[in-house]
Amino acid sequence: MPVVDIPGSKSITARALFLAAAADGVTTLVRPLRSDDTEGFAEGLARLGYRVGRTPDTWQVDGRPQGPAVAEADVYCRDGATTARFLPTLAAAGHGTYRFDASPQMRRRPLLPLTRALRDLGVDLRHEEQEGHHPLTVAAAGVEGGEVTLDAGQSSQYLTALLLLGPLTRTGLRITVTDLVSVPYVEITIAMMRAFGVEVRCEGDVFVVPPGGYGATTYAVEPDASTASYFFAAAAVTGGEVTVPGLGEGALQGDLGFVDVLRRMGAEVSVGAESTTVRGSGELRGVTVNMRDISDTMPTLAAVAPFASGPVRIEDVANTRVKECDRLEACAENLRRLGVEVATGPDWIEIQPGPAGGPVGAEIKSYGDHRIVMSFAVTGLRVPGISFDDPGCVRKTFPGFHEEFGALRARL
Ligand SMILES: O=C(O)C1=C[C@@H](OP(=O)(O)O)[C@@H](O)[C@H](O)C1
Ligand SMILES: C=C(OP(=O)(O)O)C(=O)O
Repeated sequence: MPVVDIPGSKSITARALFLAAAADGVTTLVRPLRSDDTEGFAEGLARLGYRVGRTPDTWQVDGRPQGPAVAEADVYCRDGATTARFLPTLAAAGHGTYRFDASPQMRRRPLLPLTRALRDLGVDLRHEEQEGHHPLTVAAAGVEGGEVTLDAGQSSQYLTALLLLGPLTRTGLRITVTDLVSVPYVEITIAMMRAFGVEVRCEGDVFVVPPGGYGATTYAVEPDASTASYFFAAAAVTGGEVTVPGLGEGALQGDLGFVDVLRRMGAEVSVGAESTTVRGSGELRGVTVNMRDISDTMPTLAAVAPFASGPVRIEDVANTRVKECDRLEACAENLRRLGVEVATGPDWIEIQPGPAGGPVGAEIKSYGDHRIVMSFAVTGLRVPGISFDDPGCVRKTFPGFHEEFGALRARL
């Protein structure tokens, strides 16, 4: 029975780094994710003058409630949207001039609703080239706080950034949200703020964050539930069994809910106190599923859909078009390369069962998107001849993916 150790959660590591940097005292992160996104986040903090000490299994951050230690900095956020959206928000609470740039892929991704909200709170934030995109400069002079309205219908990360900022303002924040996707990520933020001593109050669409700052702590990072989806899916399509320790009933991450989709399709799933196990039953049924809450696992489901006995329709995932690539079209194009019939709409994708004789091997176009590669690696468990134009882009969240997945394949 393969037991797979999944690396730490990207989302939890990014939040823990922000909270640790903002807290009063020294925070220790236990088993943080070591990948391009989180190393980019840590490097960004170092550029802003925070001390980040790293050993393979623990990272230590000296918190600075007063903000960055340097008056000027140039920060490169790589491909990471958490870095590119959370760090300018952290910097806004300090005093100095901070410039943030990002990779071409991340430069294309939006952040205008967050920019607008920060400006409404009095932050002097300028985009250098295109309004609502990197590069940008924050001329920071602390944030007073107050009321602000936010549209987080494109990304919950805008709301997370403002929630994290709240305790660093002088009077706290009252955030009214007009639309919101990826709600479980906001729940992760609120739970982690609590671990650093701050209680957010939710009154319907209004989030109330008190001032007063964060306290340092020791924080253990859960395994990444989105990454685990490839390993659970592997069990479902091969009829094998995979257990992931560290992700059980109390897990913070909504993406663990992907196993419920596999269960609906026919896999046997057991979520225990400390671990989750998926066993393929030899049967996969078609399904219609709303993935608004767990859209990072949309490509995982799309990539296993051709093995289902009926159509798989995934709905309410418009914002997957503004991720590392347009994921709806990237999934559709790659499925068509395998001979699978697919249709897409503004916020949905529908995939027909594989062609008679099964999908055919082809080169997968990665679009520099780690999730496209990891998802179609699952398809490759049953379809010979699948290759990738850019296998290395998995470094964003899981540099060792191909080795680990290869090892699992041999054991299934
Ligand atoms: O807050 C976070 O850590 C994340 C939120 C989600 O983004 P959206 O809110 O943009 O859907 C998710 O897709 C991303 O991988 C990580
Ligand atoms: C969308 C993703 O990443 P981010 O938005 O954090 O760059 C992802 O990891 O699938």
